[in-house]
Order: sequence, then structure tokens, then C-alpha cells
Amino acid sequence: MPTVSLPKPPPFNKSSSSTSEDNNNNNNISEKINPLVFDSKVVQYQATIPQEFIWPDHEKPGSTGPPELVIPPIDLKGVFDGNEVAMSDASKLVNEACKKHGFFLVVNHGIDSELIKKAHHYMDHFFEMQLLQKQRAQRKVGELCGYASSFTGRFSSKLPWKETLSFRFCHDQQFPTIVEDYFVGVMGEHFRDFGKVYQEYCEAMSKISLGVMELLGMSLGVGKEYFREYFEGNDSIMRLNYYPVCQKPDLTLGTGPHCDPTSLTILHQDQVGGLQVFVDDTWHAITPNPDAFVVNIGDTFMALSNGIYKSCLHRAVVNNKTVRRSLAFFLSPKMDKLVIPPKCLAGPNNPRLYPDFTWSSLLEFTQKHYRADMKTLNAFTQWIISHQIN
Ligand SMILES: C=C1C[C@]23C[C@H]1CC[C@H]2[C@]1(C)CCC[C@@](C)(C(=O)O)[C@H]1[C@@H]3C(=O)O
Ligand SMILES: O=C(O)CCC(=O)C(=O)O
Ligand SMILES: [Fe+2]
Repeated sequence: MPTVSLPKPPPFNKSSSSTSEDNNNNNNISEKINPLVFDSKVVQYQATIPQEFIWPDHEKPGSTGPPELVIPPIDLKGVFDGNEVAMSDASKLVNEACKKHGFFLVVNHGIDSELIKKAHHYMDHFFEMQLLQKQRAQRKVGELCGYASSFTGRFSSKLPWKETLSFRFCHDQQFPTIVEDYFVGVMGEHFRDFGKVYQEYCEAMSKISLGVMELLGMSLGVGKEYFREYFEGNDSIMRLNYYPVCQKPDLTLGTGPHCDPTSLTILHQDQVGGLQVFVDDTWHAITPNPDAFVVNIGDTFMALSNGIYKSCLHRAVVNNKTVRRSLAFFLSPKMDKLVIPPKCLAGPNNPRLYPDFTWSSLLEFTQKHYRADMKTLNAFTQWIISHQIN
């Protein structure tokens, strides 16, 4: 993914060291002295958890599972068929959920269940390789695409108990095989079938995302086409999450508490369970449903809705029994797209909450200056204001 450079403001409280840093603490441990390696084949058996993976007491997941969040899944069947009543019913449910916590489930989405199964199964072709093989796709500092074994070398504390593989998808005729080409490029010809599977999966995710954008447009009263057109040429991110077994799951987190900085997330989790959403001041478990996709609003869409819809606060916990996998499609507009809410969503009674910005500038902020958490958009807003070049 090209990193689009911002106008060059002074560095964002850059530490002197070039090693890892994160916004929550700037203690810089040089990886050169004792490089921390997160090898899933090793860490799954470790009873002693390295300090860097142990979360602060107030963020630890605790040993008892939280209550389940029970919300009615939204049936997309009629919505996608143009059934007015189905669209009206669904848009009311979406409006209620997104105003409150930014999370909902969709069923009857039309995505082939065999494709979903294949997308889960193919993950193991990559993640079960030896670490050195996986590191052929190693993600570079400041970039989003590639393989990461936790984020050793990127962050210095509160490291997530996961491996990730992230890649770009463009809904654009000019890039019809971008995913397949990426994997053949970094892993070789024997990864062509792997790339084809995720090319097809991303095309399905883009299709469902644009359908949900019609629903969101209707629910906000701006009409079906407004957001669909805005995201038509989306330049999105696909991420495969692989959470190894952890012997001390009450000390660690697979993915820490955060709001996705992107616009909309379409997530499919396997049957293990571990996704949690923060609603009514408490964490709630999302019970896996193989027929449902989890959909959550991200920071960029919260800004597009002028704060009317909430970016969903969520996290993922791990367990001491079995590996967990999830497929996350992060819908994002083109890099240079300006994030400005439609005029009808801002006015004297509801003033603008966020400045105009491009998606690429927010993405770069999360990749080079700030570890995305539950305050990213406010931190980004402050950063823009404090570096305003007039
Ligand atoms: C734009 C992105 C940054 C992250 C991947 C996508 C959307 C979600 C973001 C992330 C998952 C939020 C939690 C922190 C993070 C560092 C992670 O745990 O992976 C975030 C991703 C990233 O910066 O790599
Ligand atoms: O794995 C999950 O269930 C959640 C992952 C997530 O929130 C993310 O990748 O942004
Ligand atoms: Fe997320």
C-alpha cells in the first residue's frame, strides 16, 4: 500500500530512537539487544508470558467470560432484492444499533458458504508454515501490507497475542488480480491459488459492503446511492487474524481494545469465540454464528456521519485450548478521498465534530505516529489542529 506523505509537519513527538514506540508509552527497548520473537509454534506452549505481552490490570480480560451481547441479526435478503419493507425494517435496526454502539450482525447476505469455509481453511496454508517462511511476506515498518508476528519491533508493550497477514484490495477494473499478484509476488507461484481464494473473498466482501452502505445511507436519510457511490472505487484492507493458543489467556489479549480507523468492517470469526464489544459500559461476548457476518462502524464512517453513528469499541481475547481465526475486511475509500459528512448531517443544531481529512492521512497517522485504540480519531483531530499549517 503506497504510504501517502502528509504535508511535512514537525514529527509527532518522535522519540530520538528509531526503535519501536507507541503512543501509550515511549519506552524504547532496542530490539537489537534481545530481539523478542513471537513464534506461534513456540509461544503456544509457554507457561511464562514475556512481560511485553502482559496487559495492564485495568485492560486484562479477566478469567470469567463476559455476558453475551444479544442483538437481532439483520436479514439482508429483502434489502438486496430491493424490497422496500425489508429495507425500511433493516434501516431502523441499523440506525438504532449504530447510534448506540456501531455494531450489528447480518444474515442471508448471499455470500457462498463454501467460499467462507475455503477462506478460513486456506489461512493455515500460510500460518502453519515455519516462521522464516512467513517472514518472506514480512510487513515493513510504517506499511500495512504483509505478515506480522505480534508487533514485536513495532510496539514496545501491550503486544497482541496474534499473527496477522494484511493485504490490499482495490475495487477497480484496473486491478482485477491485485490480491493474487501480491501473493505470487511475495511468496512465489505456488501461492497463486492462495491468492485467487482471497481475491474472490475480497470481491464478495466489497459487494456486501456496498450493499450495507446502501442500508446505512437509507438509515441516515441521505438515500441509497450516497455512500455506495462514495465507496464504489474502494481501496480496502483485508486482514487474516491467527490467534495461537495462550497458556495464560487471562493476562494477554489477542487484539487490544480499539475502534477500527477504517470505515466499515465485515468480519467472519470461526467457531471458537473471542470477539467482544463494549456496550453499556461493559464487555460483551459475540457468540460465533457461521451464517452471520459481524459488521462494525469504524472511525472514518463515524466522521462521515458527523458522529451520529459510533465507531465500535471492541477487542479479541485468546484461550488455552485452541487456535482462533478471523477474517476482517476493512472497507476504505480511495486514498485521496476527502472525509466530509453530507451537508444534511451537519448544521447549526449539529455542528461539525471532526475536521476534513483524507483517508490516507488517517491511515498514515495509525501506521507511523499513533497506535490505533479507542481514542484514535480524537488524537488525530488534535494532531491536525496542532500541526495546522496556515
Ligand atoms: C487501518 C488499520 C490499522 C489496523 C488494521 C486496519 C484496521 C484495524 C487496525 C487495528 C487492528 C486496530 C487495533 C490496533 C492494530 C495495531 C492491531 O492490533 O492490529 C490496528 C491495525 C494496524 O495498525 O496494523
Ligand atoms: O479477531 C477478531 O474477532 C477481531 C479482530 C479485530 O478487531 C481487528 O482485526 O480489527
Ligand atoms: Fe477491529
